Amino acid sequence: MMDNLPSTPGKFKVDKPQYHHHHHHPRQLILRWHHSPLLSKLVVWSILAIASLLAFFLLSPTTPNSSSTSGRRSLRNAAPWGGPAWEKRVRSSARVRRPGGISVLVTGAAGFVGTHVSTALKRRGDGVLGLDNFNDYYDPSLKRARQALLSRAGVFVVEGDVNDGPLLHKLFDVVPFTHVMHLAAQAGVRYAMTNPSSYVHSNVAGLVSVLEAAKSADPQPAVVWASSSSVYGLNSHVPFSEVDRTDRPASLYAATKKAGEEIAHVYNHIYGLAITGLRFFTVYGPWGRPDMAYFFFTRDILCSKPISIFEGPNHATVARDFTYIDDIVSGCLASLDNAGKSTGSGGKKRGSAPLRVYNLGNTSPVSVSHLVSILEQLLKVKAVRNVVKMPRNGDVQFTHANISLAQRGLGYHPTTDLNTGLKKFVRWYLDYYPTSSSKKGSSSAI
Ligand SMILES: O=C(O)[C@H]1O[C@H](OP(=O)(O)OP(=O)(O)OC[C@H]2O[C@@H](n3ccc(=O)[nH]c3=O)[C@H](O)[C@@H]2O)[C@H](O)[C@@H](O)[C@H]1O
Repeated sequence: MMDNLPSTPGKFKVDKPQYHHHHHHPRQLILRWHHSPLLSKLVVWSILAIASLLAFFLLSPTTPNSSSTSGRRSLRNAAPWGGPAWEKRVRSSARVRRPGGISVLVTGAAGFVGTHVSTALKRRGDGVLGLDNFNDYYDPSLKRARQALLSRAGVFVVEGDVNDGPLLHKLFDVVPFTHVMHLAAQAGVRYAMTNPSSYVHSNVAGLVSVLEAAKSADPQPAVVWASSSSVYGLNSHVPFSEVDRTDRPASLYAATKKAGEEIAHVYNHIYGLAITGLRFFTVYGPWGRPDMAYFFFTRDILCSKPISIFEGPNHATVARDFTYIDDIVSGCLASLDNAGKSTGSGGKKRGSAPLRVYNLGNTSPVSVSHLVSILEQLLKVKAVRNVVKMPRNGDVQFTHANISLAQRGLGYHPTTDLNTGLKKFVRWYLDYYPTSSSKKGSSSAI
């Protein structure tokens, strides 16, 4: 199955922008040289040579920020953007409909967290514009279903890649966003060993692309973005606090998120961008990601497929500080509301701006084996358990968030325990995949 995944999954490159640059027509240049035919011929040939070279590089599928895979895709699947009707949809979606409201560009809007955050913002009257490349890291039909949900809520999702600089600049031209909620990323800890370059492309290059657009925008927005609990890596000081070491990542995924935190420092320092990084702790819930354990355990338990439960050395328990999506959404909205102001404009810094990192966890780790027991109860099906040694592919043995900084700075108070949250997830799952409980052996639903 992994073989079908592109090297940079679904990085749909969008058509070249449809706005026009005003270049001098070559004839204007040639006319100046009309008295010297040899010189004018030379000039014509050089211009033609330069133009064809330029055309080659601009149209080549291997231009920077795209892979050959995404380049090939772009010719087939490119979603056109631009034009008056498109701009109108963008403006309308981003329009603030409450006094004092904010206007937010949400990247990864058709993703799990992106969908929930976007609808929550829209519900309270903020302007929201989504951006998503609908890549096929996991079933894109789930992303399309989330997009339909967003559309009903009045959120327009532009189909495009965060690495598409011209598209980002166009969006900032059309809408003076007050905030960017940057959630687009290559997620998943273990998949980083299968497809390392997709992590660099989305989590490093993609983040830089978003920050470049944000720093150039006038007014500059404040940026809130998704880091990860995985940055704590081999840290053994519990619960994990923002002051703990994060220089020993255990996966390339974690390393790219940590790199993102350093990159955030640069853009804050040079350009005065207000930036908040959120270290999410294993977020779960309705409309979740099928690549996460609680999700595929549910699918596999329902069709009596054996599941692997990891254990550490000497049968040590593997545990996660599972955090329910609604609590994460509250933390995201509070982060936007407390993001502070960027001080620069048009790429110039005018003063210092806030740079923050917060843990958003639940503060009560639960073992994977207990997670499975809860699922068994809720699904009324016994799991076929295989306890296996945790493979060395990036996982850490446990996570546990200290959330006192977020409590103080954001008023963040998670309220959902794993039992309550999984109940809501299972209810959604059975509703979304209605045949899954009756159709034995069918894993094709996902
Ligand atoms: O907090 C984060 O920042 C990250 O959270 C999430 O990573 P993880 O905490 O690793 O979640 P997830 O894969 O669901 O595994 C859960 C547990 O099941 C164990 N696990 C997993 C697979 C399996 O077959 N068996 C098993 O025991 C496994 O060892 C683990 O203990 C996001 O996916 C990631 O994108 C990132 O955002």
